[in-house]
Amino acid sequence: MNVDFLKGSGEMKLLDLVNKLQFIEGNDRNSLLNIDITSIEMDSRQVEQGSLFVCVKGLTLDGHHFVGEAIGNGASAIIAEQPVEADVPVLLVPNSLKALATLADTFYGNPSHSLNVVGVTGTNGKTTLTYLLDAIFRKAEHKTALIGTIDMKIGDESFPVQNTTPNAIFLHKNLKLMKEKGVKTVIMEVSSHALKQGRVYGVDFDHAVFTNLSQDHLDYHPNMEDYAYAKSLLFAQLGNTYTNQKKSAIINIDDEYHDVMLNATAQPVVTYSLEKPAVIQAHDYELSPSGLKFDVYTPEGSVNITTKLSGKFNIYNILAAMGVAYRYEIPLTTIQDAIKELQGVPGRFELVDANQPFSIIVDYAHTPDSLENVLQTIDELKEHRVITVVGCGGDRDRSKRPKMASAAMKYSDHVIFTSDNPRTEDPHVILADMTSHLTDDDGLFTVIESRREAIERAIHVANEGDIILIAGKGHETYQEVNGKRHHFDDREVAKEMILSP
Ligand SMILES: CC(=O)N[C@H]1[C@@H](OP(=O)(O)OP(=O)(O)OC[C@H]2O[C@@H](n3ccc(=O)[nH]c3=O)[C@H](O)[C@@H]2O)O[C@H](CO)[C@@H](O)[C@@H]1O[C@H](C)C(=O)N[C@@H](C)C(=O)N[C@H](CCC(=O)O)C(=O)O
Ligand SMILES: Nc1ncnc2c1ncn2[C@@H]1O[C@H](COP(=O)(O)OP(=O)(O)OP(=O)(O)O)[C@@H](O)[C@H]1O
Ligand SMILES: N[C@H](CCC[C@H](N)C(=O)O)C(=O)O
Ligand SMILES: [Mg+2]
Repeated sequence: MNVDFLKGSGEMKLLDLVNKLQFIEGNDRNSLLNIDITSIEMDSRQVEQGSLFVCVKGLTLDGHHFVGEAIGNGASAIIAEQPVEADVPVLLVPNSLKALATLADTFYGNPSHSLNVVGVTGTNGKTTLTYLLDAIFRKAEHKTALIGTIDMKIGDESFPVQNTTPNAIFLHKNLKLMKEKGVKTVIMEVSSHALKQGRVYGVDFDHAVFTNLSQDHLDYHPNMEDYAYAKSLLFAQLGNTYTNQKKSAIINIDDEYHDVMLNATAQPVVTYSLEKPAVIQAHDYELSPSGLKFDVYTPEGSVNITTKLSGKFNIYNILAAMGVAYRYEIPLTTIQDAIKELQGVPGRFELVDANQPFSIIVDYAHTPDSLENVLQTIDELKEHRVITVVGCGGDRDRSKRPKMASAAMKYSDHVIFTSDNPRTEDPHVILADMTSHLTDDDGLFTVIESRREAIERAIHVANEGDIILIAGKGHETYQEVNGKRHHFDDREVAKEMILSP
């Protein structure tokens, strides 16, 4: 992986850098005057001569234990939450994750203040919505950048990402790069993990979008309330800004958690809905194998939308995109054309075509709600049988496993349960969590641990006209087993199995 683009930029005096921080105690400020800082790091392994090392207490490790290594690698100063032994200045702060974000923002020159930044949060639909917004903004001739699950894009260049929402150092460094490259609008997915870990603290969002909330990540969040609260931090953050641009929260009022987001913000709200009166409201939708058609009423007039995206849930993603575009005063015809021309989103309802007599759909549904949604869509379109291949990721919310299995069983004629990314878990345990509540009365299912063999079996049993759904991994090009990522791409495997069975 080429990581040159991650390297630091410029230098700053420590005192100028830490001026915005609230210290508990530490060195006298004057003693910091002449220390040059060349980069900010939260990982001792990335520290170089002149770095400022910020100790972060993580979920598995504690950065405070790596101070020695950081100094060995050249750290000039340390930011910590508790006293550490060091022969360089140590500054104690109440919350080092927040301090890290403030420092990164300052070090990189507050890039978000002079960019349009749109943050998208919610359980499902974030990546899809960022692609829709990218298409609309490009049509309106904004140079865009995307940060999300699939990759980071700056204009047409793509960069690899480790997380859906990156840590604060990566984020502010790249916002600066985006600014230098002439980007006008940045569209980013904001995960609940990121919000809870302060990864986006200090980002000056112009607009924040809420898609929906349903069960996921209950390994990380103790309950749905905590999960919703984490999402609401994006809306609370909308007010803490430095610029006078008009801000807004774009909120799906059909979702039962919409109030949590509404109540968190002091900014104007643009509501969208398919069921209730709203600022952006859809009517009269038609689903067909080639996509969707519906009307949308907006304060600028009504418009007919045609899209290749399938499924009722994509109406919501489009309404959300229209809510943002409305705030940027993008003409309705531009929005309409951009949505019509968007070919699809990688790994989301993506068709695999190798001239086979049945359909294969690869989709990233990895929550009970998204799986149910995608299967309902297939159910509305199907004439023949539906065969679903699905697994659940390891080291993730255990309680969603039986629910995903039940959703698969409810809408499929045959389900093949298999592995997703087992990570550090035993795949057989994950499969047992998924299937132990099922009986033969629930329908036809098979358990095949190897994902390749499961896809092979689905193709083997499919008849002309059937639909195979391969769910859970979408665009992913790897399978993670015991901390190692092996190349694996559902789309490639399915094609291979058809072309050379
Ligand atoms: C569970 C989780 O969110 N973990 C994130 C967290 O890491 P962590 O708290 O586990 O870190 P740690 O390993 O305990 O280390 C603590 C500190 O010690 C430092 N350290 C560690 C080792 C060393 O030798 N030296 C050193 O300095 C580390 O750099 C870190 O600062 O902070 C890291 C930096 O921001 C993240 O990269 C990491 O994401 C991991 C890879 C992850 O898998 N996260 C997933 C769950 C996640 O965040 N997903 C969401 C999307 C979910 C969705 O799509 O719905 C996302 O935004 O990606
Ligand atoms: N608005 C929606 N409501 C419910 N399900 C959706 C919606 N949009 C997409 N989906 C389903 O969820 C899956 C994931 O969609 P997408 O990647 O856009 O969501 P995401 O929020 O980015 O997910 P992640 O949290 O993993 O980044 C899709 O493949 C589709 O099955
Ligand atoms: N961003 C999500 C993606 C899950 C995708 C699925 N393939 C899995 O591995 O569970 C997560 O890290 O929980
Ligand atoms: Mg995503």
